Amino acid sequence: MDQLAPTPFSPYRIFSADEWAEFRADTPLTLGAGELERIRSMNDPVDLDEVARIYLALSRLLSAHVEATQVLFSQRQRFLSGRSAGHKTPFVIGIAGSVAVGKSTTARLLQLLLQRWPSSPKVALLTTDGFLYPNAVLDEKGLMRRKGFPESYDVGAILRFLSDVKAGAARVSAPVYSHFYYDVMAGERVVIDRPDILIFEGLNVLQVQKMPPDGRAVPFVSDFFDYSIYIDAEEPDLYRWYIERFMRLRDTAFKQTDSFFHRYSKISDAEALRIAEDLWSQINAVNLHENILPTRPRADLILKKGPDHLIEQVALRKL
Ligand SMILES: Nc1ncnc2c1ncn2[C@@H]1O[C@H](COP(=O)(O)OP(=O)(O)O)[C@@H](O)[C@H]1O
Ligand SMILES: CC(C)(COP(=O)(O)O)[C@@H](O)C(=O)NCCC(=O)O
Repeated sequence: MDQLAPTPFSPYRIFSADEWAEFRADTPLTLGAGELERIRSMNDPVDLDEVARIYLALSRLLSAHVEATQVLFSQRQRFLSGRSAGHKTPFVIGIAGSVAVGKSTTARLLQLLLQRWPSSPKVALLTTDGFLYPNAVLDEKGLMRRKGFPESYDVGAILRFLSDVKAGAARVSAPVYSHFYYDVMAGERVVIDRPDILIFEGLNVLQVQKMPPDGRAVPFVSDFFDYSIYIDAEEPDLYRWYIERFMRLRDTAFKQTDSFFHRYSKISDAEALRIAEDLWSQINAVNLHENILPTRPRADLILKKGPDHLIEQVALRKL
């Protein structure tokens, strides 16, 4: 797809990055270069200018949604129990987009910015890859080359997790995935303990489940979201970012002997390139077309990146 194009019936209002930057208003830039450096993924050039241009306005918008939801919650509590009681439920933000689009950096950046707002000091972040089936299960089901496709996730476990979090439960735990080991970490769990905001990031978060043959309604992961963001980029850019990252990982993570991809640090550049191209074109690009891009119109906000990874356009849902 080219630039996000406004059409007469589009549910989105589209802003250039400069137009969008004006919504920052008086939101101060309190993030330091060191902090940004720590959360930036390899190959993602996000800098403080980009934070000021795009992310401060976004954190202001999200914080307004959080505050409005909190007011609504306490009003509703008064109706339900005659007094203000019960646990405030976390505001859940879903972040979707292709492999290698930079979801992790955006999610970590929003976490840092949102926790500076007085209404949301506690912001938790979780990625959906923990809910992938372990390699042993994927292998048994013949799904090792379908990692990231809907059938490779335990969607029931995602729904149970989000339902507990949204019900205001304390200490809800989730499994953990390691890109380094390319597998779910047996016995490792991360605990989410009643945050003000939960950022839930993964390529599958806006996907809908197939209706069972008996016509029963099935819940979607996004039923638990208060706000959703899709990070978008042109496919040739995604491809290039994926390949560049893979080639750089050969000089870093893959060099360690216990990395799942260690063998790829020892082969020739040409052979490594062939493998990265295969992973992209046979798995990630197919998943992008079949299962990720079709969910873009479900997002409340779309961040469209240009070839340099910087955001060029913002589409905000108006209806
Ligand atoms: N094989 C790998 N080894 C180590 N880290 C990786 C590997 N593949 C991806 N990563 C890191 O994992 C994170 C998630 O990557 P990915 O799932 O492609 O999503 P995104 O690029 O949208 O954040 C990124 O920070 C990336 O740098
Ligand atoms: C684990 C992933 C499905 C990504 O999930 P994400 O964190 O982007 O939601 C992906 O990184 C992956 O492993 N894809 C399979 C092909 C490959 O090795 O790139």
